[in-house]
Amino acid sequence: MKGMQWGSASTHTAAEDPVALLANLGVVWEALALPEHPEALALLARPTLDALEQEALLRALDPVFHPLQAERGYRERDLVVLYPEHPDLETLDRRFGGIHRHDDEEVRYIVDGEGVFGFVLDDGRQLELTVEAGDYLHIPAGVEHWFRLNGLRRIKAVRYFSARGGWVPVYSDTPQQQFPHA
Ligand SMILES: CSCCC(=O)/C(O)=C/O
Ligand SMILES: [Fe+2]
Ligand code: NI
Repeated sequence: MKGMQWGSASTHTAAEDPVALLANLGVVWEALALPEHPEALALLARPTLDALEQEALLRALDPVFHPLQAERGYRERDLVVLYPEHPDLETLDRRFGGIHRHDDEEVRYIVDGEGVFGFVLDDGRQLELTVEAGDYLHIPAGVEHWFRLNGLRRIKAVRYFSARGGWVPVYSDTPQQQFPHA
C-alpha cells in the first residue's frame, strides 16, 4: 500500500490502523509478491496490452491465481488496463468514482501502476487507500466503496470472479467526503 488518507469529516487518531478498521468490514488488503517471471515483467512494463498480451500476462500470473482459486473458489480472471490515453477513462472515473457496492465480492490484484480505493467504515467515517503493484484487495459484497485513479492515471489490475456480472455498481446516497487529492 502506498498510503492512506482520511475523509474531511472523519476524526481519527494516529494510532488507528486502517487495515484493521477495514478488516472489521471484512475487507482484506494483503501484500502479494508478483512472480519473478521475465515475460510477465516485460508485459507489465508496457503501457498498453492487446488481447493476446493480456492473456499471456494472466497466464504468467496464474501461480498467484491457482492458490486463490483453490482457497477462495475464484473461477475466472481478467485484466483491467487503464492508461492516460484510454478512450473510456472519464466514463470509468464516473462509473467507479461514486460510492457504490456490488452484489458480488470485488477482488483486485494490482500488478502495475497505482489507484485509490475509498471505503465507508461501519461508523460512517471514510478513508482512502492508495494501492500499488503487489497489493491484493478483497471487498466483500455490500461494502460501500469507490475507486479513482491518482495523478499517475495508470493501473493494471487482475479481477478475480466466482461469478461474472455480480459486481456491477449499485450506487449509494451516502455523501462522499472531501479528500485532499495529492
Ligand atoms: C482497478 S479495478 C477498476 C475499478 C472497479 O472494478 C471497481 O468496481 C471499483 O469499485
Ligand atoms: Fe467497485
Ligand atoms: Ni491525521
